[in-house]
Amino acid sequence: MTAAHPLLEADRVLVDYPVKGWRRPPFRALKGISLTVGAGETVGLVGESGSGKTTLGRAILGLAPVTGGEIRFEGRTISGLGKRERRALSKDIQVVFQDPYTSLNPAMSVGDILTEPLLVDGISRAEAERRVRSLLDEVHLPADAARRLPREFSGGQRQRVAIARALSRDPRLIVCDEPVSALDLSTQSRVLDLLIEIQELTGVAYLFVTHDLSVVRHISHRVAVMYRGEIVEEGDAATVTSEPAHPYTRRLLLAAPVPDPARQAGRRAERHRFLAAQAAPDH
Ligand SMILES: Nc1ncnc2c1ncn2[C@@H]1O[C@H](COP(=O)(O)OP(=O)(O)OP(=O)(O)O)[C@@H](O)[C@H]1O
Repeated sequence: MTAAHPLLEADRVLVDYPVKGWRRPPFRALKGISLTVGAGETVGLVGESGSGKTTLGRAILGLAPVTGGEIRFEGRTISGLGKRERRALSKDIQVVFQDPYTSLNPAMSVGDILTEPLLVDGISRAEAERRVRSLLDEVHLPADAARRLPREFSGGQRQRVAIARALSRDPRLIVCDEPVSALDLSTQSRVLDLLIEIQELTGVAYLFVTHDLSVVRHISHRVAVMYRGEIVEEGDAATVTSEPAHPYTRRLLLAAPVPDPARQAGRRAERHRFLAAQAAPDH
């Protein structure tokens, strides 16, 4: 059975930021965005700086003011939730930020960083420690990483810790906000491959925010292109990134490096098979 609702639906979402100054009108950062993310799917959100990508991610996380339209998760409206309901939702919707240097508490060991959300859920310490070992294994970090502090790791390793933390409560959706932009190119592709591997294992969905079309092409099933607070083009990742319809997407594409097409085609075919399997009838 295909799910009755997409995992996530943004429905004509408006976000207005207040502007300081007497009688100055608010700044409309999102101008009626509609977008869906299915279970197990990766939707790349691409656009230049200031187009509103982060604002949409933040609106989904309840961190930006949704002033019109609504956001639904599994059919339930989640824009405008109170603090307590939002906290409960954080089990299902997690985030990985751009900067692995500031997103982890420098005073806490990696083990504590990963254990904390589990203890909040009421899981016993022994069970949480078992879960931490399996999370470290999932992100290909050694078990002794649990005893070390974030500063003892490279940028790529820290981002693996941030991914493990996001995964710790088995979320259905992770908002990835430029998670590889601070990393060098070879580390970027290893972290992207890790995210793909995790999705294949767990069926988690990603809303993947980036300004980089080559990154989005590597990881996404579908791509939405944002320009000045609107989605100007949306479709299958292969089509949008190789035959863009909108002049703005063509401009973005011209600025992106060309990847290995054979590898990309293989990856895409593999991922579409996975999605088709996800949509197969339940028993
Ligand atoms: N808290 C805020 N208050 C007022 N304006 C904001 C706020 N956050 C973002 N904006 C404005 O909203 C617009 C969209 O910003 P946003 O950060 O969502 O864009 P982006 O596409 O993610 O850009 P970047 O890639 O640089 O992060 C920009 O014009 C920005 O200046």
